[in-house]
Amino acid sequence: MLTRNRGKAGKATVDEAALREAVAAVPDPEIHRGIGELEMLRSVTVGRGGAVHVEIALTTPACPLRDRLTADVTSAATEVSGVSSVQVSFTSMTERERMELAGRLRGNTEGGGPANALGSRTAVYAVASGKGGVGKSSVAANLAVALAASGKRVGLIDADVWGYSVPQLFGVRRNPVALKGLMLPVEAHGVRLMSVGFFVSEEEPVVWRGPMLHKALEQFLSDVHWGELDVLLLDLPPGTGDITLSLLELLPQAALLAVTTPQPAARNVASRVGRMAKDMRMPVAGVVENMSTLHCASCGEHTAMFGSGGGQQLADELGTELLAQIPLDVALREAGDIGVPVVTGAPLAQSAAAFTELAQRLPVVRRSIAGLALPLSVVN
Ligand SMILES: Nc1ncnc2c1ncn2[C@@H]1O[C@H](COP(=O)(O)OP(=O)(O)OP(=O)(O)O)[C@@H](O)[C@H]1O
Repeated sequence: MLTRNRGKAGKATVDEAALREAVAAVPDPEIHRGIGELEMLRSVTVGRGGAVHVEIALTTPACPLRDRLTADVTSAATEVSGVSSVQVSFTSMTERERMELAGRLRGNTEGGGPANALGSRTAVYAVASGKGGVGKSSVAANLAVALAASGKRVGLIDADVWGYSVPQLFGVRRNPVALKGLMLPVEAHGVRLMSVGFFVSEEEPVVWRGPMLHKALEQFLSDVHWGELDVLLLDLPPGTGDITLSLLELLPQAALLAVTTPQPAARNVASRVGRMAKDMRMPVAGVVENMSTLHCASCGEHTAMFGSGGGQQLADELGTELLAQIPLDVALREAGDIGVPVVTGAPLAQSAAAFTELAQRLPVVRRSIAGLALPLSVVN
């Protein structure tokens, strides 16, 4: 309920400095800093009877997050005593302002280089599988959502350049906002996302060749304003191809999270990924076994559709833990099809519970990057 200050004449009075402060602190949903600090707040005026008008300059006129900003600003302003109503209007930043903002945001990443931009406290996990179709992207997406739901600031790079699926899994159908060469990740279900899929139409095959892809992925690290992240997940392409290797070179602090099905054949292929990690001196965070068993809700029986034991065997081989066994679950498949991760769309589903547990068990594995050459240049 609102409490209101009453002046001598019995009229509500609004502390304008407090109001401005409250509105200025509202974070831009994509940049995660206060709109005051970002110089997006044009004006805050108080009219008769505590009617407030706020004008905000957006980074781009077609800003997809107007509604969220309107709701957040309205809620922050209404908390201030004496405010009776809030009207929010928008204008756009000038080219010069956009340029200055991009410059300030770049200046805020320590050193500007890709690996440095992530900050030393960011835990980086490369989600990898030996072969396609084992559910690596579903695991990466739902683990990201579960980590975000536990209060962590999470980014997800869809580096599966030919088989990108993050836009579909998160139901995102828009391009990221670009600010003079600096892209803002798209936020969905609490996770900051970047995917090659945001830049190509679904019908278009991705025909980029190695060096271009390497460049694109390098840009996902250096030219994306990730802000502060606790965790960054990388959905790698299946196998151990050049892209995987060069990406891991870009992120020397990444730990491997290997995904396999219980099938012996899948485990054999997945162990190649383990060998790659060893060759690259990558730490291993653990193994996730996906499509473990199918549970029949009416008879209670568990069927091992793809056999059993593959996850544990792989974990033993890599000298690591089997962190989770995600069941075969129709709810997970359906969630992927409608673009709402199962962890948010059907939190009571068995697979959702398994992902939440995985997020809790995920160990922080760090490799010291001291003494390792970062193969990247500083971006001006
Ligand atoms: N545990 C599960 N239960 C039911 N369906 C699943 C499960 N895991 C994944 N799937 C489904 O299997 C298909 C493949 O999953 P996904 O795209 O995540 O695999 P992937 O390993 O990333 O494949 P690729 O490497 O080819 O991109 C999807 O349709 C997904 O919905």
